[in-house]
Amino acid sequence: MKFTKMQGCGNDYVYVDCTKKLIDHIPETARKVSDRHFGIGSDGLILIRPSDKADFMMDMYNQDGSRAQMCGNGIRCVAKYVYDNKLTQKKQVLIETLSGVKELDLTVEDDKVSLVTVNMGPPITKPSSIPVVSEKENVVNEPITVGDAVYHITCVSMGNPHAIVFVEDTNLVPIETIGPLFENHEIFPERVNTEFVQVVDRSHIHMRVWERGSGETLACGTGACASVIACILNGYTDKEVTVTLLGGELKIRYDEEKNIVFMTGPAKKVFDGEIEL
Ligand SMILES: N[C@H](CCC[C@H](N)C(=O)O)C(=O)O
Repeated sequence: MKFTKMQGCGNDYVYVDCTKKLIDHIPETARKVSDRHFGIGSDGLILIRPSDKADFMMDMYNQDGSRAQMCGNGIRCVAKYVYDNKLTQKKQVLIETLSGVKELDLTVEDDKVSLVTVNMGPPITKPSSIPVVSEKENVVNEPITVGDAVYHITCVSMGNPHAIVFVEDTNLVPIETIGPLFENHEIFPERVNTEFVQVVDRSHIHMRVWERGSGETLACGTGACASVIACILNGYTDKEVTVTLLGGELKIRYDEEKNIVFMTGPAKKVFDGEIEL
């Protein structure tokens, strides 16, 4: 199978052009190629497929083979892939996902995409739509017992579920221990991506993430958007925020009037390859 390895802020995936032919055994293939010792090594697998609703469709699978509705770092790389490989000449590309069609604006330098702005759509805070089990109208700064401690979470969906926890210092989070406990907590019927956020000032946060189905990654685009919405809901930041992640930086802007989140960030190709499956 031919593939292209790409990354957005260090959140790396194996990309396969399925515009002409779909691969089979997809979840098993995602697990195989993602393995950092026996496979290619990645946070998951992203298939670029045809769409009758948009220019292309992004079909995204986590490292454990689970399918996700949306991937912010991934969709920027999909846009770079289709433009750089001349599958489109458009600099405004529509990409279908399991959480709707997203509109992307491409910045091109020397005929290659370097930066992408994504209209990520509206943030969702209704518990049943996230989903999270709660009697409340929305989950903002609510207590939850995880392991032997009580944390306060704010839940936001960007098409996929996120729980945001505010911390003093992201470097001190025992993420390998508590990440899986949040991910598999009973109040999240579809599991959850958990972001740990340190507010630097009203326009800058640090974020680490334990991703559903992939563990700690160096960045999470949907998580960065969800984190900024959580900051706004808790009154910690303004509406334009730089998110510093382990793997790089994302610019997030919440347009309150349109109720839309915009994410701007890099997309990079690492290498092309071929693997015997
Ligand atoms: N693990 C996520 C999908 C990948 C999201 C992330 N890599 C991003 O950039 O948004 C989920 O299961 O919802």
